[in-house]
Amino acid sequence: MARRKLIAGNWKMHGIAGDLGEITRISMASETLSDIDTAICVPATLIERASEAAPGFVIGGQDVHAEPRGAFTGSISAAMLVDAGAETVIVGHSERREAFGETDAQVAAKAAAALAAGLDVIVCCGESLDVREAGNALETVGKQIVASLPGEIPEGKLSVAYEPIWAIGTGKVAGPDEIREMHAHLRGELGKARGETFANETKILYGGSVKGENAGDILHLDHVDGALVGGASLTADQFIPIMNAAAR
Ligand SMILES: O=C[C@H](O)COP(=O)(O)O
Repeated sequence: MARRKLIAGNWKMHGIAGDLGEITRISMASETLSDIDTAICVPATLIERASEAAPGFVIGGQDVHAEPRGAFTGSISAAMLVDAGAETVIVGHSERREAFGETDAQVAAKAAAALAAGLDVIVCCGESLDVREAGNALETVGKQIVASLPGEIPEGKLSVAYEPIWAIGTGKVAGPDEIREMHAHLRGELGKARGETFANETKILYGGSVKGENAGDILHLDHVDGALVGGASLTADQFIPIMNAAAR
């Protein structure tokens, strides 16, 4: 089954209004690449202005609270993201799992809230170096992703991002065999948990030091349906070559 590739940028805690020109340029490039989907997940402060700067281009958030409203200082609800112009959101990034202690169940609840508000969702998973070196990566990440999925998932609204923690922002990229093996395993686990149709329609993105120079080698591996890009999504000059590699 042919799945459209998705190249999603994650600006993490980078970007102010003066950087929106990068999104305008990325958006213009995306209009010439009709066979792939593209999105940039910006800090919450930029969602509205990024949406206005790049009409028709998908802007996303980087986290969402599971509750619709309440006394949760500093948090943002799914409806707030939609109100600001977001169409997608990342949940369960390893930086949030590690720094904020987010559990699989909390990630699943966040994903459920986002889907209920009509957002697309990118659910992240990935193993630490210790887990990889102990030979437990497949089992650990397989269990993690299944436990991080919400109950109801409308067709085509959810993607998975496999991001080995040891490859994030380090310049180290998982090898082609490691990526292929993990993505195939995750698709198998999704199939066992949610059925073949769901597994076949769900995009599985790779994340971890993806750049223009290595994107072509990663993006056309079996079961790789796109990328979640951190550092190289911050400028159009670095991000557009990754988009081009996906479209080839
Ligand atoms: O969300 C993106 C990932 O954490 C990858 O980040 P990176 O491309 O800077 O390694």
